[in-house]
Amino acid sequence: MEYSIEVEDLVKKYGDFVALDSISFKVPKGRIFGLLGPNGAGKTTTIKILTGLIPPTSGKALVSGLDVVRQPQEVKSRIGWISSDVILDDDLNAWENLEIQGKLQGVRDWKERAAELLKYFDLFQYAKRPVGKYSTGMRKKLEIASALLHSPEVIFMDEPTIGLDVNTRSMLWSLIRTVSGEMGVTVFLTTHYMEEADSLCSTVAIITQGRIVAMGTPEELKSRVGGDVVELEVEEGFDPNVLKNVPGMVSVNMNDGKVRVKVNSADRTVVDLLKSVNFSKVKSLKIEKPTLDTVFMELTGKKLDDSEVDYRKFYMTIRRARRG
Ligand SMILES: Nc1ncnc2c1ncn2[C@@H]1O[C@H](COP(=O)(O)OP(=O)(O)OP(=O)(O)O)[C@@H](O)[C@H]1O
Repeated sequence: MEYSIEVEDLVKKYGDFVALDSISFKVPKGRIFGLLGPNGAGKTTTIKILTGLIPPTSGKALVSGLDVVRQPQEVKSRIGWISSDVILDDDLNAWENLEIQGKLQGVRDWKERAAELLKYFDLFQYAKRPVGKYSTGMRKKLEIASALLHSPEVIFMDEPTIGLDVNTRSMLWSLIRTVSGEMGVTVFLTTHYMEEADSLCSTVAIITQGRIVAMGTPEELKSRVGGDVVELEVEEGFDPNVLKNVPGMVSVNMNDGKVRVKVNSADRTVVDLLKSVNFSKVKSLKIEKPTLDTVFMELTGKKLDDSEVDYRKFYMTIRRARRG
């Protein structure tokens, strides 16, 4: 398999503080890889090393087959980077912003490429409008177009949907899928959002305190925490013991008129389960599948929720969007 990113035993220390503690992973070409973790986990540090902005303390990192320490300029020419630090000039229009980007990146045919991307992202008709007058969704599209101008092999996105409303977020998700699926660009993104990692990424690495504690497809990660739960709301007099011999059963607990049955796979077990109970005593049935939230909880003992969103970054994004 061909890999766009190969990281081996990467360590980053800031003084005595270990921000990255020997992380390793590989990202196959054309896939979407997500680094999921709370504030301070080491996500931005990883992106900064992979984009050649800061050196690692030790370990190896190749991007597009190039060593990020020995060939940082070549790496920069092969990658695009979208983060809250990358700023579009609000006083300029889309075309002028792309011209600057094209010249900075030394893209000779920038005009053709810019026109192609503006059309692709439905911005062509707004190309002469100052970017300060764009909606948040339009800005996001232009940021992606700008990062793709020099046809990079890999695009890095540091928390790309932070602070976005639900519609803009889902628009951006479908753009990210397009960038990977139709354009064949490898996407490396960091996120706080479980649903984002779950819905977009072919591989997710869960990072906390500088360590990768789990990695796999979202499905693999979810299946690690053990099966589904079938919850039955039952009438008085229901005997939970009748469930104990159902194939695929892991455990049965009854509390407050609710029986929680943990099974390997609800899809396979639910019919057998229903056959073994007295229907007249069952009021309702609910199936719960594990989520990446469950995985994070099991691995770290903590909940990764929105309260951990970095509001510094969030407000920076909002200020930028409002400027002009
Ligand atoms: N230049 C620096 N000097 C000292 N410590 C740093 C520096 N940059 C980052 N750190 C620390 O390293 C750890 C990892 O930071 P990093 O920014 O990589 O985390 P993150 O997962 O991206 O979190 P966030 O979502 O808050 O950006 C944090 O504890 C942070 O305080």
